[in-house]
Amino acid sequence: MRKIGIMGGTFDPIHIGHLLAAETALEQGGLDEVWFIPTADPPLKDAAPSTPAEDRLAMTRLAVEGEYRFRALDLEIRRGGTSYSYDTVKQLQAQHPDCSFSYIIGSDRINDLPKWHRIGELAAMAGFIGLERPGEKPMTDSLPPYLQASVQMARMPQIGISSTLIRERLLAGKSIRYLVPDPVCDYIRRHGMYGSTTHH
Ligand SMILES: Nc1ncnc2c1ncn2[C@@H]1O[C@H](COP(=O)(O)OP(=O)(O)OP(=O)(O)O)[C@@H](O)[C@H]1O
Ligand SMILES: O=C(O)c1ccc[n+]([C@@H]2O[C@H](COP(=O)([O-])O)[C@@H](O)[C@H]2O)c1
Repeated sequence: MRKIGIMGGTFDPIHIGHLLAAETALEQGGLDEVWFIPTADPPLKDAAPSTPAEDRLAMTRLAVEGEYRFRALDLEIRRGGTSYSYDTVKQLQAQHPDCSFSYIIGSDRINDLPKWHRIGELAAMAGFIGLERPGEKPMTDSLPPYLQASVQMARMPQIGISSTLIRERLLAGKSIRYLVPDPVCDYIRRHGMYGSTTHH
């Protein structure tokens, strides 16, 4: 069995917090690969992403290029609609019977787990690897026991970066250098995304 980590996210845009979370999960979860899957519509976010899926996918591809254990998949974007992780794992299991899957999630998402679609069935199909985010203490203790058992916490240097912060910095004309990989930074500037200008 190959062990695959699923790094799901809106990735609007992808940043180094996502990449370090994936690297940490790879190392501490003993994974063979991490597959990055940008969502179509994220299930628990208030609004659909304002950035077109093609751009979020393109930036995700740029972020993982050069790391042979990382891949970007367009499966949720192709499926369209609300991107339930249950549907994604079902689809991946059918396509890759030689692989086992773990979901990589930040602590903000761990606290939300009981609200996920068909969470009981999802937890029976895939484990979760959790990463702590600053200011977001994972409350694994308050999860139902079957979920506590399926979340494995990994330790990474905490990174106080979010996609929201990147978007806010761009809108304010501030630098995002070193917060996102250089090719992603170039893509954002080239396409004038998030209100950015072309100068660095
Ligand atoms: N800095 C970080 N450290 C650890 N995990 C993170 C970090 N940023 C995001 N994640 C995790 O990555 C996954 C995808 O996150 P998402 O694409 O929603 O990014 P975000 O930065 O939280 O976005 P936004 O600010 O737009 O809500 C989630 O499981 C989230 O918890
Ligand atoms: O399946 C669900 O109900 C569900 C609820 C919330 C989040 N998720 C997944 O968790 C990942 C991170 O979500 P988000 O909102 O932080 O981008 C992404 O892959 C979502 O599809 C999944």
